[in-house]
Amino acid sequence: MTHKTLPGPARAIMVLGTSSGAGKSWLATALCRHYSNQGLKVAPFKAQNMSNNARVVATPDGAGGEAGAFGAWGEIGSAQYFQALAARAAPDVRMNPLLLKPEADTHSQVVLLGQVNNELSAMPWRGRSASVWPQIAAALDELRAENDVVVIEGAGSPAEINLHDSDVVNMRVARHAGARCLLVTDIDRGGAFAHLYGTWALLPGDERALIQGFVLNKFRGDAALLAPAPELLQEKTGVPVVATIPMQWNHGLPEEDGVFDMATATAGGAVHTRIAVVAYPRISNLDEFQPLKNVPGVLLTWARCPADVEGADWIILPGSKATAADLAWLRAQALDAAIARHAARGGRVLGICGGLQMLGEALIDTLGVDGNGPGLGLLPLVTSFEARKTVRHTRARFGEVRGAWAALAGVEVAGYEIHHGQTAQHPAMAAKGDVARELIPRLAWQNPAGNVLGLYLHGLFEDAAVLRALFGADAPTLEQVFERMAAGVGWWFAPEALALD
Ligand SMILES: NC(=O)CC[C@H](N)C(=O)O
Repeated sequence: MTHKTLPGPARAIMVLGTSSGAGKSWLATALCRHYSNQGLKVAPFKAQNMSNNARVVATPDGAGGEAGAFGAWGEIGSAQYFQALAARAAPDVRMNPLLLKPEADTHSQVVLLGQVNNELSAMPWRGRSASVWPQIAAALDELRAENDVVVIEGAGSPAEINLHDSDVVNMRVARHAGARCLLVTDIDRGGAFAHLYGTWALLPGDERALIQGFVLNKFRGDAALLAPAPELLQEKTGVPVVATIPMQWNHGLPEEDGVFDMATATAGGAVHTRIAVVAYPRISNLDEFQPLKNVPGVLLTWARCPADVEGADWIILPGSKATAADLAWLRAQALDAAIARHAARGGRVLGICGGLQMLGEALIDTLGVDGNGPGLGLLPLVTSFEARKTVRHTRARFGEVRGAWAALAGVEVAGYEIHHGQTAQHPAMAAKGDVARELIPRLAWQNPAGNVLGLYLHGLFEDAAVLRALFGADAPTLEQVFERMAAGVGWWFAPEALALD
């Protein structure tokens, strides 16, 4: 690992956006690798995420601690996890101190410094932000003390003037760190210059002064046609356009919200495996499927109705932040019958975490954690929800796997777990001999026919051994993706825009 080389607290570079989806996460990730390639010690930071795409990382005290020791692990948003990998840093909970995981339209589970916090989950929005600022600032200060550069990502737009007073994620962070800010906009949508100018104009003077460059992202066409807009914008604001980044359809990095573009869902080659991933409203950890999108011959699609699973070779039920509610949604779409037909024909079904729980007989929730309900009945299992959340890295080996998933037999996998539910054989069914084959103790099961597989481990397809076993193929690694991004930074940015003083 790199050692700190610059004196004093880290230089702070912040990526702000004129809207969600402008490309902040992508650019922050690229900058993490760009500065790391200069031999600098780099850490990512985003004060607050709202996402059900979470990763399991070390807590500062538990950093380097024993895998599986309860309390040594915590959750952060996936984007900062990938940015840490790009920065060649060990991801830890301080990189995203506040994570809001939506469970319903008006309710989120609040995760502070990696751990679920029930008091904050029950608090109204405005009071909450005031109360968490000290922890956010402390996390940022620690990262600045330990690193040469902290690459900070903002959220949404910094010009939400209705939220300015309760801001803990955009300009308050920028002011606290004295960050050099880049404001990025999605030019493909149109209105980019108005977005840049309007965002800048709505900020108070001291905050405007922190904006040092505008970035035009997702540009298609002839760059010469942009003139004289960048010059006119600079006349009005004093801020130069420091980069124009072309549209990249298949950049290889999981999308922040995990929803991939179906138009680019195959890496090429004749399609041999069609995989439909059921996209329920509270789908979680779906960025774990990105590597499948990169396997030649695999076509990955989202399924929201029975027609979407027609002709699929595999149906995947992914993780869910609200298993019972998402299962009710799935039934309302008549997907339950479509999945049952597919399974009865011998088609492959894979349930991960919340998806595994749905495949069982029943969901039991005596504590009001998730919800009750009958399962899909494809595995004779029962899930009970506990107040305590299991959050850990896990390495395990598949036992004897039969049938359609037999290629996984004996394969060792590294993954991560994030769940309240605990799953076991249905006692009365087991007494009559109806048992699921347990492939990894308490973590993975299959039906006797072998085509229905459920497991608690996320991250299966990020494991090269699993891809090789299932497809005989390797997908491009994240390392290649990060290097391509850093090379892009070298081409598209005016070098002085990223120089550190
Ligand atoms: N990651 C998941 O899919 C979680 C499933 C379920 N909501 C639980 O907490 O047990």
